[in-house]
Amino acid sequence: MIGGGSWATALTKILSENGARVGWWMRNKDDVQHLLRTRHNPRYLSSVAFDLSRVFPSTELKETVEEADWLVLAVPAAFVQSSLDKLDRDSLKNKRVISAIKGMVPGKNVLVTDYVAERFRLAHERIGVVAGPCHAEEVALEKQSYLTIGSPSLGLADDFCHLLRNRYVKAYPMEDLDGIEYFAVMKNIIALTCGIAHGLGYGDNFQAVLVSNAVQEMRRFVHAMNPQPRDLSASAYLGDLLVTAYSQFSRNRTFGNMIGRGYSVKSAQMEMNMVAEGYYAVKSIHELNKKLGVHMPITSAAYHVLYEKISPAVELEILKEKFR
Ligand SMILES: NC(=O)C1=CN([C@@H]2O[C@H](COP(=O)(O)OP(=O)(O)OC[C@H]3O[C@@H](n4cnc5c(N)ncnc54)[C@H](OP(=O)(O)O)[C@@H]3O)[C@@H](O)[C@H]2O)C=CC1
Ligand SMILES: O=C(CO)COP(=O)(O)O
Repeated sequence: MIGGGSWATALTKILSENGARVGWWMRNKDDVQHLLRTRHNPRYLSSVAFDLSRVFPSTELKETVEEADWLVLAVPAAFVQSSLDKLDRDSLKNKRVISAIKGMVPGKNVLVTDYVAERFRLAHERIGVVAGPCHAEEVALEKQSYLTIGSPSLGLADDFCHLLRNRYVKAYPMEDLDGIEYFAVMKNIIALTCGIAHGLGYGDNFQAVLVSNAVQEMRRFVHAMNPQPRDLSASAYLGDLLVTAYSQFSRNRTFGNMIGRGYSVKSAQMEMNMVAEGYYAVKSIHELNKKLGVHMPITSAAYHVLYEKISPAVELEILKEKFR
């Protein structure tokens, strides 16, 4: 497991309690020491107690990776390059890689799975993604959750589903990789915009229309990037959009809400202590769309607010005229 935040903590809980031995890399020495001393990750899902006969926290990336059959990436997308930069190009040979990241590599504007495939010369058949509506906080509370593993290799997806399934987690394989990943990137932008609207005082009536229009925007973009038939009402797509747009636990919605209430980007980021992927995703998708020219009013509005300092109230006034 690569990453020490909420999602890495939740996935380590699921996998280790199912009997897997999990080498767990995180960047912070103090957090590793705390885990080894107390069995708890001090700053994320700190109520979860780990069985240290199956969970092996470490700051040594190479050793952790060397010993693993599977590599699960769970750092925010902005840190995926720096987190993996000590690894040689061949170090993931013979491993299977799962990205639990819902973001794109900033600057490069590529999907995390494409970045990993290129950087480590891995076939996409050795790579999968974790998708579906699932907040780490609810995993800690053992609330019933559903995950989808997307991969061009249904065998790989199915094998990882087996590692995840337990009393409160159901997991299903799916063949779509790019579509799931693009959709997960975009739903963060939509949830962030829902937060902005809420922060400005818009109500549930407006949010329902925003989300409905968002589905159309996402369908247009995902189809332009990767045209193939897919049922966007599946929980890996629509479910993830809904949970992120409506949940009290959503980082993206919380961040947007602060922006709507008048916080600057910097102050909202400082107050959150967690990462809202949507902030970075807006820039990546906006830049990618310069070539595609897909009609994306919600993403454009979010870009104007977050990167061009246009007032959220003004942008939402313009946006609301575009909805039906
Ligand atoms: N949380 C959730 O419920 C879910 C999250 N995801 C996805 O999982 C991924 C990880 O997010 P999540 O676990 O929520 O993250 P969190 O917001 O919980 O934690 C942030 C993480 O980022 C690390 N970090 C912050 N700054 C840096 C830096 N400069 N360099 C390296 N690492 C840094 C933090 O490390 P440190 O503590 O040392 O600062 C911490 O591990 C995201 O792509 C997210 O979309 C997907 C599904 C559910
Ligand atoms: O992807 C998620 C839930 O499925 C997490 O979303 P947030 O990062 O907005 O909390």
